[in-house]
Amino acid sequence: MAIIEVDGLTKRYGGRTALDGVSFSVEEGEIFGILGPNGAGKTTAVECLEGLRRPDAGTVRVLGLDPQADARELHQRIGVQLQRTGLPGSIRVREALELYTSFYASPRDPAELLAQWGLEERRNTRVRSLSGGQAQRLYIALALVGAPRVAFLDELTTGLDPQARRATWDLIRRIRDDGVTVVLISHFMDEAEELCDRLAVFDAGRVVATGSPGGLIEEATGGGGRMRFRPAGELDLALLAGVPGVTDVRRSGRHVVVTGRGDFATAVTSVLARNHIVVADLRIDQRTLDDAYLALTGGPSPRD
Ligand SMILES: Nc1ncnc2c1ncn2[C@@H]1O[C@H](COP(=O)(O)OP(=O)(O)OP(=O)(O)O)[C@@H](O)[C@H]1O
Repeated sequence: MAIIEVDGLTKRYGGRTALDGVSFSVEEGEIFGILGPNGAGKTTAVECLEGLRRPDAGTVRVLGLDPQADARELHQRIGVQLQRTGLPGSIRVREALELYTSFYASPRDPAELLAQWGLEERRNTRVRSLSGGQAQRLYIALALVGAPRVAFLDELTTGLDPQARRATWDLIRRIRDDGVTVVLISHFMDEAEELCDRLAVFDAGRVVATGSPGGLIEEATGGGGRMRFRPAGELDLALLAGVPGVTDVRRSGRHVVVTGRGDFATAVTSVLARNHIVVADLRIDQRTLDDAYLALTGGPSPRD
């Protein structure tokens, strides 16, 4: 069931068109990514969903509600992640959570959120003294205080080290597993590929593609990739040329390089195994969301 429906959404700032007839839908229970280069309209679109901006044209429904006409009801049912600068640095973790509970008719218990998000030991710490990862967990916890059915999370892992990023990904999956639909704005292709069930790629105020990461990779690049290995004994290249999905086979010194589409690598591996050909130095470079993004927007991914 679609929990968010956007149809023909258009938004102008003066003479500048920020969104030009954007349509997409988000299914209940998924992690939905909104991707695109700077200025593509991602924030504007999410602000229209949150009821913070009034569309010039088109319709938006979140949980069946009109974010403009039903703003009060909607705000009780969605969670919006605060930007880093949104809290005074002197407020303590527990106080911030308690303050947020006052915004909702049926809030969650702050003590339970502290425990769930590993912030119990930091309950009396001032926000300004939290580490990047702890602050991130607090911002997520604050977005969940109202027990929302949809959570909007923006640029979650910017500035976090690789370990904290991975920990944050696990937390986002936990939110989804608890039954909350997650809308995630991200600049990171690896993050979107890893986390999102589906995503929409924005470019210059339009949606240029929607689908699962795997589906978009397949659609935009043909999928597949390249595998390179060194056969231990004799290998007749004709054996691999006929494997489904393989588009090219060639030698490169002592190595063999196979290019293909879709799941060609699995097919090649099983042909090699069936013919008892042992390989060394095996390397497989699959196409990634980065490649799809490049093909869709005509530019490198934003953080390259
Ligand atoms: N308040 C505003 N007034 C005028 N123009 C705006 C305003 N907010 C955004 N814009 C313009 O609208 C376009 C879309 O901006 P938006 O912030 O939605 O893009 P974005 O994809 O979120 O970008 P970023 O990744 O940089 O956050 C941009 O050209 C931007 O300059």
